[in-house]
Amino acid sequence: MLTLTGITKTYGDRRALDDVSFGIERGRLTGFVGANGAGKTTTMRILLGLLVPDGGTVEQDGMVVGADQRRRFGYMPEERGLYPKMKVAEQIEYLGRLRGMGKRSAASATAELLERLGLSERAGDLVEKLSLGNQQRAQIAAALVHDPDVLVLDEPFSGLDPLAVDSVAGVLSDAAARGASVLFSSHQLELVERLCQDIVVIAGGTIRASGSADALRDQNAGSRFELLVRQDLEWLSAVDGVRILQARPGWALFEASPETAQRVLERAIGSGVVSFAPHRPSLTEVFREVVQ
Ligand SMILES: Nc1ncnc2c1ncn2[C@@H]1O[C@H](COP(=O)(O)OP(=O)(O)OP(=O)(O)O)[C@@H](O)[C@H]1O
Repeated sequence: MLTLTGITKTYGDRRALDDVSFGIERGRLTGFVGANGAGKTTTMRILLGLLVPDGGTVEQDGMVVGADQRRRFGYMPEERGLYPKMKVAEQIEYLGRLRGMGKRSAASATAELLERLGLSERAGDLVEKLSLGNQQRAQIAAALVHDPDVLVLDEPFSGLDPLAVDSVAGVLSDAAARGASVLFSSHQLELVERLCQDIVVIAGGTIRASGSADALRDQNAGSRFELLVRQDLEWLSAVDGVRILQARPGWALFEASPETAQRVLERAIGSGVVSFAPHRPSLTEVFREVVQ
Protein backbone atom coordinates (compact mmCIF):
# COMPACT_ATOMS: atom_id res chain seq x y z
CA MET A 1 0.00 0.00 0.00
CA LEU A 2 1.25 3.44 -0.94
CA THR A 3 0.22 6.12 1.52
CA LEU A 4 0.28 9.90 1.37
CA THR A 5 -0.08 11.59 4.74
CA GLY A 6 -0.61 15.28 5.45
CA ILE A 7 0.88 16.54 2.19
CA THR A 8 0.91 20.32 1.79
CA LYS A 9 2.28 22.34 -1.10
CA THR A 10 2.27 26.08 -1.68
CA TYR A 11 3.26 27.85 -4.89
CA GLY A 12 4.17 31.41 -3.86
CA ASP A 13 1.23 32.42 -1.70
CA ARG A 14 -1.16 29.97 -3.37
CA ARG A 15 -1.83 26.80 -1.40
CA ALA A 16 -2.18 24.03 -4.00
CA LEU A 17 -2.47 21.12 -1.53
CA ASP A 18 -3.72 21.25 2.03
CA ASP A 19 -3.25 18.21 4.29
CA VAL A 20 -3.71 15.65 1.51
CA SER A 21 -3.91 12.07 2.80
CA PHE A 22 -5.04 8.90 1.04
CA GLY A 23 -3.88 5.37 0.23
CA ILE A 24 -3.40 3.47 -3.02
CA GLU A 25 -3.88 -0.26 -2.59
CA ARG A 26 -2.04 -2.98 -4.46
CA GLY A 27 -4.00 -5.00 -6.96
CA ARG A 28 -6.59 -2.28 -7.54
CA LEU A 29 -7.17 0.63 -9.89
CA THR A 30 -7.59 3.96 -8.12
CA GLY A 31 -9.19 6.82 -10.04
CA PHE A 32 -8.10 10.34 -9.11
CA VAL A 33 -10.79 12.86 -9.98
CA GLY A 34 -11.21 16.59 -9.52
CA ALA A 35 -11.86 19.74 -11.51
CA ASN A 36 -9.16 21.68 -13.40
CA GLY A 37 -6.68 23.12 -10.94
CA ALA A 38 -7.89 20.90 -8.06
CA GLY A 39 -4.39 19.61 -7.34
CA LYS A 40 -4.13 16.21 -9.11
CA THR A 41 -0.93 16.85 -11.06
CA THR A 42 0.76 18.44 -8.05
CA THR A 43 -0.13 15.40 -5.92
CA MET A 44 1.13 12.95 -8.54
CA ARG A 45 4.39 14.84 -9.01
CA ILE A 46 4.98 14.70 -5.25
CA LEU A 47 4.18 10.98 -5.23
CA LEU A 48 6.79 10.45 -7.94
CA GLY A 49 9.44 12.59 -6.23
CA LEU A 50 9.41 15.15 -9.07
CA LEU A 51 8.27 17.86 -6.69
CA VAL A 52 9.13 18.31 -3.02
CA PRO A 53 6.17 18.96 -0.68
CA ASP A 54 6.30 21.61 2.05
CA GLY A 55 5.12 18.98 4.50
CA GLY A 56 3.82 15.43 4.74
CA THR A 57 5.10 11.97 3.81
CA VAL A 58 4.85 9.39 1.04
CA GLU A 59 5.28 5.82 2.31
CA GLN A 60 5.16 2.37 0.80
CA ASP A 61 4.17 -0.34 3.29
CA GLY A 62 5.15 1.96 6.15
CA MET A 63 8.61 2.96 4.78
CA VAL A 64 9.33 6.45 3.47
CA VAL A 65 9.63 6.20 -0.33
CA GLY A 66 13.10 7.02 -1.68
CA ALA A 67 14.97 6.69 -4.96
CA ASP A 68 15.26 2.88 -4.65
CA GLN A 69 11.51 2.30 -4.46
CA ARG A 70 10.91 4.86 -7.16
CA ARG A 71 12.95 2.80 -9.62
CA ARG A 72 10.05 0.33 -9.42
CA PHE A 73 7.53 3.09 -10.22
CA GLY A 74 6.16 3.68 -13.70
CA TYR A 75 4.66 7.01 -14.65
CA MET A 76 3.16 9.04 -17.38
CA PRO A 77 3.59 12.75 -16.66
CA GLU A 78 1.23 15.49 -17.79
CA GLU A 79 3.91 16.83 -20.13
CA ARG A 80 4.41 13.80 -22.36
CA GLY A 81 8.12 13.18 -22.61
CA LEU A 82 9.28 10.78 -25.33
CA TYR A 83 12.15 11.73 -27.64
CA PRO A 84 10.54 12.71 -30.96
CA LYS A 85 13.54 11.63 -33.07
CA MET A 86 13.80 8.10 -31.72
CA LYS A 87 11.97 5.03 -33.04
CA VAL A 88 9.03 3.86 -30.93
CA ALA A 89 10.22 0.35 -29.99
CA GLU A 90 13.87 1.39 -29.60
CA GLN A 91 12.85 4.09 -27.20
CA ILE A 92 10.63 1.91 -25.04
CA GLU A 93 13.32 -0.78 -24.88
CA TYR A 94 15.87 1.88 -23.97
CA LEU A 95 13.66 3.14 -21.13
CA GLY A 96 13.24 -0.45 -19.93
CA ARG A 97 17.02 -0.90 -19.90
CA LEU A 98 17.47 2.36 -17.99
CA ARG A 99 15.24 0.83 -15.34
CA GLY A 100 17.49 -2.20 -15.07
CA MET A 101 16.01 -4.68 -17.56
CA GLY A 102 18.18 -6.99 -19.65
CA LYS A 103 18.23 -6.45 -23.43
CA ARG A 104 16.08 -9.49 -24.24
CA SER A 105 13.47 -8.94 -21.57
CA ALA A 106 13.20 -5.24 -22.50
CA ALA A 107 12.70 -6.21 -26.16
CA SER A 108 10.09 -8.86 -25.44
CA ALA A 109 8.17 -6.66 -22.94
CA THR A 110 8.18 -3.84 -25.52
CA ALA A 111 6.92 -6.09 -28.31
CA GLU A 112 4.15 -7.47 -26.11
CA LEU A 113 2.99 -4.04 -24.93
CA LEU A 114 3.03 -2.56 -28.44
CA GLU A 115 0.97 -5.52 -29.63
CA ARG A 116 -1.57 -5.11 -26.84
CA LEU A 117 -1.80 -1.37 -27.42
CA GLY A 118 -2.29 -1.82 -31.16
CA LEU A 119 1.03 -0.16 -32.06
CA SER A 120 3.04 -3.09 -33.44
CA GLU A 121 2.90 -1.75 -36.97
CA ARG A 122 4.37 1.56 -35.84
CA ALA A 123 7.20 0.03 -33.82
CA GLY A 124 9.83 1.15 -36.34
CA ASP A 125 8.46 4.70 -36.86
CA LEU A 126 9.90 7.81 -35.29
CA VAL A 127 7.81 8.99 -32.34
CA GLU A 128 7.25 12.37 -34.05
CA LYS A 129 5.55 10.62 -36.99
CA LEU A 130 2.81 9.20 -34.76
CA SER A 131 -0.55 10.85 -34.18
CA LEU A 132 -1.03 12.33 -30.70
CA GLY A 133 -3.21 9.40 -29.63
CA ASN A 134 -0.56 6.92 -30.79
CA GLN A 135 2.18 8.89 -29.02
CA GLN A 136 0.10 8.58 -25.91
CA ARG A 137 -0.16 4.81 -26.33
CA ALA A 138 3.63 4.69 -26.74
CA GLN A 139 3.98 6.74 -23.56
CA ILE A 140 1.78 4.25 -21.70
CA ALA A 141 3.94 1.39 -22.98
CA ALA A 142 7.00 3.30 -21.70
CA ALA A 143 5.43 3.62 -18.24
CA LEU A 144 4.67 -0.11 -18.09
CA VAL A 145 7.66 -1.74 -19.75
CA HIS A 146 9.52 -2.68 -16.53
CA ASP A 147 6.40 -4.15 -14.90
CA PRO A 148 6.33 -1.52 -12.15
CA ASP A 149 5.09 -1.99 -8.57
CA VAL A 150 3.44 1.42 -8.65
CA LEU A 151 1.94 3.11 -11.71
CA VAL A 152 0.98 6.79 -11.71
CA LEU A 153 -0.60 8.19 -14.84
CA ASP A 154 -1.73 11.75 -15.49
CA GLU A 155 -4.82 11.54 -17.72
CA PRO A 156 -3.82 8.42 -19.64
CA PHE A 157 -7.20 8.25 -21.40
CA SER A 158 -7.53 11.83 -22.61
CA GLY A 159 -7.80 12.08 -26.37
CA LEU A 160 -7.89 8.32 -27.02
CA ASP A 161 -10.41 6.69 -29.36
CA PRO A 162 -12.76 4.08 -27.82
CA LEU A 163 -10.69 1.09 -28.98
CA ALA A 164 -7.53 2.62 -27.54
CA VAL A 165 -9.41 3.33 -24.29
CA ASP A 166 -10.26 -0.37 -24.09
CA SER A 167 -6.71 -1.54 -24.75
CA VAL A 168 -5.20 0.92 -22.26
CA ALA A 169 -7.85 -0.12 -19.69
CA GLY A 170 -6.83 -3.75 -20.34
CA VAL A 171 -3.11 -3.20 -19.73
CA LEU A 172 -3.75 -1.14 -16.58
CA SER A 173 -6.14 -3.75 -15.18
CA ASP A 174 -3.58 -6.48 -15.90
CA ALA A 175 -0.87 -4.49 -14.12
CA ALA A 176 -3.18 -4.23 -11.10
CA ALA A 177 -3.99 -7.94 -11.32
CA ARG A 178 -0.24 -8.66 -11.13
CA GLY A 179 -0.20 -6.74 -7.84
CA ALA A 180 0.71 -3.17 -8.85
CA SER A 181 -0.79 -0.11 -7.15
CA VAL A 182 -2.28 1.94 -9.99
CA LEU A 183 -3.38 5.58 -9.71
CA PHE A 184 -4.60 7.56 -12.69
CA SER A 185 -6.28 10.92 -13.04
CA SER A 186 -9.19 11.44 -15.38
CA HIS A 187 -12.03 13.83 -16.11
CA GLN A 188 -14.06 10.95 -17.61
CA LEU A 189 -16.12 10.00 -14.59
CA GLU A 190 -18.05 7.25 -16.34
CA LEU A 191 -14.80 5.61 -17.36
CA VAL A 192 -13.45 5.89 -13.81
CA GLU A 193 -16.68 4.38 -12.51
CA ARG A 194 -16.43 1.49 -14.99
CA LEU A 195 -12.75 0.72 -14.35
CA CYS A 196 -11.79 1.65 -10.82
CA GLN A 197 -12.32 -0.20 -7.58
CA ASP A 198 -11.16 2.83 -5.56
CA ILE A 199 -11.72 6.56 -6.03
CA VAL A 200 -10.08 9.69 -4.64
CA VAL A 201 -11.89 13.02 -5.09
CA ILE A 202 -9.92 16.26 -4.71
CA ALA A 203 -11.24 19.84 -4.81
CA GLY A 204 -9.40 23.05 -4.06
CA GLY A 205 -6.35 21.14 -2.82
CA THR A 206 -8.21 19.05 -0.21
CA ILE A 207 -9.36 15.45 -0.38
CA ARG A 208 -13.16 15.38 -0.32
CA ALA A 209 -13.65 11.62 -0.48
CA SER A 210 -11.57 8.49 -0.86
CA GLY A 211 -12.18 4.77 -0.63
CA SER A 212 -13.85 1.98 -2.53
CA ALA A 213 -16.28 3.08 -5.22
CA ASP A 214 -19.00 0.92 -3.67
CA ALA A 215 -18.51 2.42 -0.21
CA LEU A 216 -18.54 5.98 -1.57
CA ARG A 217 -21.77 5.33 -3.40
CA ASP A 218 -23.35 3.77 -0.30
CA GLN A 219 -22.13 6.57 2.00
CA ASN A 220 -23.68 9.15 -0.27
CA ALA A 221 -26.93 7.26 -0.81
CA GLY A 222 -28.14 9.19 2.26
CA SER A 223 -31.60 10.52 1.92
CA ARG A 224 -32.54 9.78 -1.69
CA PHE A 225 -35.27 7.39 -2.67
CA GLU A 226 -36.75 6.09 -5.89
CA LEU A 227 -40.44 5.32 -6.12
CA LEU A 228 -42.33 3.61 -8.95
CA VAL A 229 -46.12 3.26 -8.81
CA ARG A 230 -48.86 2.09 -11.18
CA GLN A 231 -50.97 5.22 -10.77
CA ASP A 232 -50.11 8.92 -10.76
CA LEU A 233 -47.66 10.46 -8.33
CA GLU A 234 -48.89 14.03 -8.32
CA TRP A 235 -49.61 13.84 -4.58
CA LEU A 236 -45.88 13.36 -3.83
CA SER A 237 -44.86 16.99 -4.21
CA ALA A 238 -47.44 17.98 -1.57
CA VAL A 239 -45.95 15.70 1.11
CA ASP A 240 -44.19 17.80 3.77
CA GLY A 241 -40.40 17.26 3.80
CA VAL A 242 -40.18 15.81 0.27
CA ARG A 243 -37.93 17.42 -2.31
CA ILE A 244 -38.44 15.99 -5.79
CA LEU A 245 -35.20 15.78 -7.78
CA GLN A 246 -36.52 14.11 -10.93
CA ALA A 247 -39.96 12.88 -11.96
CA ARG A 248 -41.72 11.08 -14.80
CA PRO A 249 -45.32 9.80 -14.84
CA GLY A 250 -45.49 7.13 -12.13
CA TRP A 251 -41.80 7.50 -11.14
CA ALA A 252 -39.87 9.92 -8.95
CA LEU A 253 -36.46 10.40 -7.40
CA PHE A 254 -36.78 12.42 -4.21
CA GLU A 255 -34.96 13.50 -1.08
CA ALA A 256 -36.53 13.00 2.34
CA SER A 257 -35.74 11.92 5.89
CA PRO A 258 -36.24 8.20 6.62
CA GLU A 259 -39.42 9.05 8.59
CA THR A 260 -40.86 11.05 5.71
CA ALA A 261 -39.87 8.30 3.27
CA GLN A 262 -41.80 5.84 5.45
CA ARG A 263 -44.90 8.06 5.23
CA VAL A 264 -44.46 8.30 1.46
CA LEU A 265 -44.28 4.51 1.23
CA GLU A 266 -47.49 4.13 3.27
CA ARG A 267 -49.25 6.58 0.96
CA ALA A 268 -47.77 4.89 -2.14
CA ILE A 269 -49.21 1.52 -1.17
CA GLY A 270 -52.59 3.00 -2.02
CA SER A 271 -51.27 4.04 -5.45
CA GLY A 272 -50.15 0.54 -6.45
CA VAL A 273 -46.49 0.70 -5.51
CA VAL A 274 -44.25 -1.28 -7.87
CA SER A 275 -40.93 -0.49 -6.21
CA PHE A 276 -39.53 1.73 -3.50
CA ALA A 277 -35.82 1.79 -2.68
CA PRO A 278 -32.98 4.02 -1.53
CA HIS A 279 -31.27 5.55 -4.57
CA ARG A 280 -27.60 4.59 -4.96
CA PRO A 281 -25.90 7.55 -6.63
CA SER A 282 -23.62 7.21 -9.65
CA LEU A 283 -20.05 8.35 -9.28
CA THR A 284 -20.93 11.52 -11.16
CA GLU A 285 -23.61 12.30 -8.57
CA VAL A 286 -21.22 11.51 -5.69
CA PHE A 287 -18.62 13.76 -7.28
CA ARG A 288 -21.06 16.68 -7.56
CA GLU A 289 -22.14 16.17 -3.98
CA VAL A 290 -18.71 15.99 -2.38
CA VAL A 291 -17.07 18.86 -4.29
CA GLN A 292 -19.81 21.36 -3.43
N1 LIG B 1 4.31 25.61 -11.21
C1 LIG B 1 3.27 26.23 -10.65
N2 LIG B 1 3.35 27.50 -10.20
C2 LIG B 1 2.31 28.12 -9.62
N3 LIG B 1 1.10 27.56 -9.44
C3 LIG B 1 0.94 26.29 -9.87
C4 LIG B 1 2.01 25.56 -10.50
N4 LIG B 1 1.53 24.30 -10.81
C5 LIG B 1 0.25 24.27 -10.40
N5 LIG B 1 -0.11 25.45 -9.84
C6 LIG B 1 -1.43 25.77 -9.23
O1 LIG B 1 -1.72 24.77 -8.28
C7 LIG B 1 -3.10 24.39 -8.33
C8 LIG B 1 -3.20 22.90 -8.60
O2 LIG B 1 -2.76 22.63 -9.95
P1 LIG B 1 -2.65 21.16 -10.56
O3 LIG B 1 -1.96 21.28 -11.88
O4 LIG B 1 -2.07 20.25 -9.54
O5 LIG B 1 -4.19 20.80 -10.78
P2 LIG B 1 -4.88 19.60 -11.60
O6 LIG B 1 -5.93 19.03 -10.71
O7 LIG B 1 -3.85 18.66 -12.11
O8 LIG B 1 -5.58 20.36 -12.81
P3 LIG B 1 -5.91 19.89 -14.34
O9 LIG B 1 -7.08 18.94 -14.25
O10 LIG B 1 -6.29 21.18 -14.98
O11 LIG B 1 -4.66 19.27 -14.90
C9 LIG B 1 -3.72 25.26 -9.41
O12 LIG B 1 -4.31 26.37 -8.77
C10 LIG B 1 -2.55 25.69 -10.25
O13 LIG B 1 -2.80 26.95 -10.85
